Amino acid sequence: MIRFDSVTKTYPGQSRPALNDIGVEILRGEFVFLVGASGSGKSSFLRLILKEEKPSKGKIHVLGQDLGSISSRKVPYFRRHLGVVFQDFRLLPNKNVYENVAFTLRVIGKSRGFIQSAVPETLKLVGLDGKGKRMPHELSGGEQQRVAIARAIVNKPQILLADEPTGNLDPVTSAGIMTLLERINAGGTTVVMATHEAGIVDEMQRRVIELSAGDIVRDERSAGYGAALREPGDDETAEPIVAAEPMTSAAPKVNAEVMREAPPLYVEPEERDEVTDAAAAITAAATASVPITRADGDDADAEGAGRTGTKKTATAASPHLTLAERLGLRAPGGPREGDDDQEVGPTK
Ligand SMILES: Nc1ncnc2c1ncn2[C@@H]1O[C@H](COP(=O)(O)OP(=O)(O)OP(=O)(O)O)[C@@H](O)[C@H]1O
Repeated sequence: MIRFDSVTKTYPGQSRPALNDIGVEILRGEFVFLVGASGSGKSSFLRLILKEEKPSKGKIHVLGQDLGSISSRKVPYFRRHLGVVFQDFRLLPNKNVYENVAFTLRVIGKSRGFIQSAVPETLKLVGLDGKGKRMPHELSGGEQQRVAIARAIVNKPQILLADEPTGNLDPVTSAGIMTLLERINAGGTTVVMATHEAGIVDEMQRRVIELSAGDIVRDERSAGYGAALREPGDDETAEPIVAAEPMTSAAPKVNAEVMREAPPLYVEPEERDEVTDAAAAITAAATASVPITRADGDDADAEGAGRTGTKKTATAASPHLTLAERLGLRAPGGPREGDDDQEVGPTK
């Protein structure tokens, strides 16, 4: 799905390469964390996949295509298969939520009918049902990131690239975003996420590719953040994202067994679709169920805690449920007809 063959990237005017003779393959459906110190090459890695940058040496294949052979004219078509999410959301400030998500579809010439069904469905999937008319500044940080994710997945990309998607969010809101990315991945979309969040990586135990000064120094199937990357005293900090209860209560630990058991979430929605209704409800519940106490003692919902720099503490943990239970994936009556159809990230 994504293959780097001896890829070196040296930016103009730099003596040291940002990526140095990288060879790696990411398979369809994987969830991969890219970790490494600041400047180790994570964003460069993602930009190369997007063909925003060209390798100085080596070859990159994405979705079976040699990126070196895609002409500039065809790059926008290639990018339709990729969704991208950034740390700073990058929403259009003068457009409402609906228009932010519809915008790309309009640009690529999707029909009005397609847009009118795809946008509300996607907003529902990310837990923003009914918020289409809000302007970005009227949303919490977590909600803004959900809009950005909706925009990234509305055209059903096969690959979702996320560069520090939780970097501006507090731990509980981050957990809600990770639950959403997990579900998108469970629907078949390959996810590659660059992050500094040790807690998230430790909690999710997915494939970890660690970069150090442009070299891959670790590539493990199911791993944590890595001792070498932790700042001194990290383990003792007051608000570690994985510190068991807050992270666990907002986004239950997802292990391979749970993921295997979970049927694809992104079935084609119907007018009243139990699975998508449950998904939207649980998306909200994944964060909102954890009461947050503001420094001044008021309760606030978890999404409201998403604004950068807001100091909040998660309290009471909800009873432990499996991910499948929390996502409403164990619908009465077993698997639904059509569950093989994935709305996001076709793997066919
Ligand atoms: N456009 C550019 N021009 C010149 N040098 C660049 C450019 N972009 C990145 N670099 C350099 O390439 C190296 C890798 O940067 P990159 O942004 O890929 O690292 P990163 O791991 O994503 O860092 P961070 O975690 O801080 O985002 C750094 O030394 C950086 O200064």
